[in-house]
Amino acid sequence: MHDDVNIASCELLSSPETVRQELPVSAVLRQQIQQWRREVVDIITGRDRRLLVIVGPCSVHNLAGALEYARRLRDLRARVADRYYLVMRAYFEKPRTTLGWKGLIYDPDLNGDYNLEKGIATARQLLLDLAAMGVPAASEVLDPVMSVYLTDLLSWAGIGARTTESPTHRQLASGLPMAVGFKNGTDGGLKVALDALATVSSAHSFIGVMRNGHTGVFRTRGNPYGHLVLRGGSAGPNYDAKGVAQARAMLAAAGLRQRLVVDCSHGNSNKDWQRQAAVFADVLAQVRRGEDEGAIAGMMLESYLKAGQQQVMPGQAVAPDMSVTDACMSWEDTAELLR
Ligand SMILES: O=C[C@H](O)[C@H](O)COP(=O)(O)O
Ligand SMILES: C=C(OP(=O)(O)O)C(=O)O
Repeated sequence: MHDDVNIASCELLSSPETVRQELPVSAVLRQQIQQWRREVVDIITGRDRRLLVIVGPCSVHNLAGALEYARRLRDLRARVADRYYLVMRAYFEKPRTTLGWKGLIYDPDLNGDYNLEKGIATARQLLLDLAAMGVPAASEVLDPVMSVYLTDLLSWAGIGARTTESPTHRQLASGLPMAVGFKNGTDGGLKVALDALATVSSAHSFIGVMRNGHTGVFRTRGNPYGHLVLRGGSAGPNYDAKGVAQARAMLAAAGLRQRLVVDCSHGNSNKDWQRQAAVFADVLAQVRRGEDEGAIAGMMLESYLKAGQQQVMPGQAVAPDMSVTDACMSWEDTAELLR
């Protein structure tokens, strides 16, 4: 059997530099994003005691829908700025448990064509639009190559439950210029995330793709702003006071940052969007009672224009305003919760 027996085809993709030149970030927006990153870091380190709220759709699948959501979020952001620091989830790569739509970058037309060239440009344009609107963006960094195309536009980055244990992602995060949240494992285990946090602050040397598309040896300085994201898991939720206290104790014993973010969705809501508000309220109550002893830096919500989730069926139209991956809470419920 020849080496490429399982490769059906391979085509050239524009380099990150080419895409960045075609969709450039202005000096003004670059400074704005750097400022947002500093503000997020201030919350993660506890200098700013407002709560970071990473809120938005499970995945972006429709540009008009995402922009409409961003417009509403921008207005809400200003209204709640004394208590909350809102950052929009702009997730373009979905780490599926098995199979399923992999996100806008992979399949922007949701039809199985996998037009990645279009997907990358669409995602980058949306991130530029969000920045221009005054909305900081958060995303999961999934494919290390993809990160070179987009991470200059992110204010917070997440490493997901399925990749927190991956050495590739840990070393990648060690070179990222923003605070990076590591989710606990899908089984609810914290150990993988604690190991990740012990790793990400160190310098690493590894192979990656440079902006010009060539491979290169990257030597990082280490990222001092790694933090834990509690997302529950198959063993049950971990957002409650007991879960937070256990996480804090483990972080303290390992000499790691105790400030953490609680994801109100995923394993913490058993993927039931209707439970997210109650999870958020519980976490907020912990903060207000001071039970967390200052450990809770923020929350994550999966929220979109309309509540629920729709299936992507070949040949069938997809609504622009409802999630195509995890079920989300509606805009109205989100706004009410945060107000
Ligand atoms: O947030 C997104 C999903 O929970 C994640 O991609 C896994 O989804 P799946 O179990 O439906 O594949
Ligand atoms: C995939 C996600 O979460 P998790 O890694 O916790 O499953 C997500 O936040 O989109």
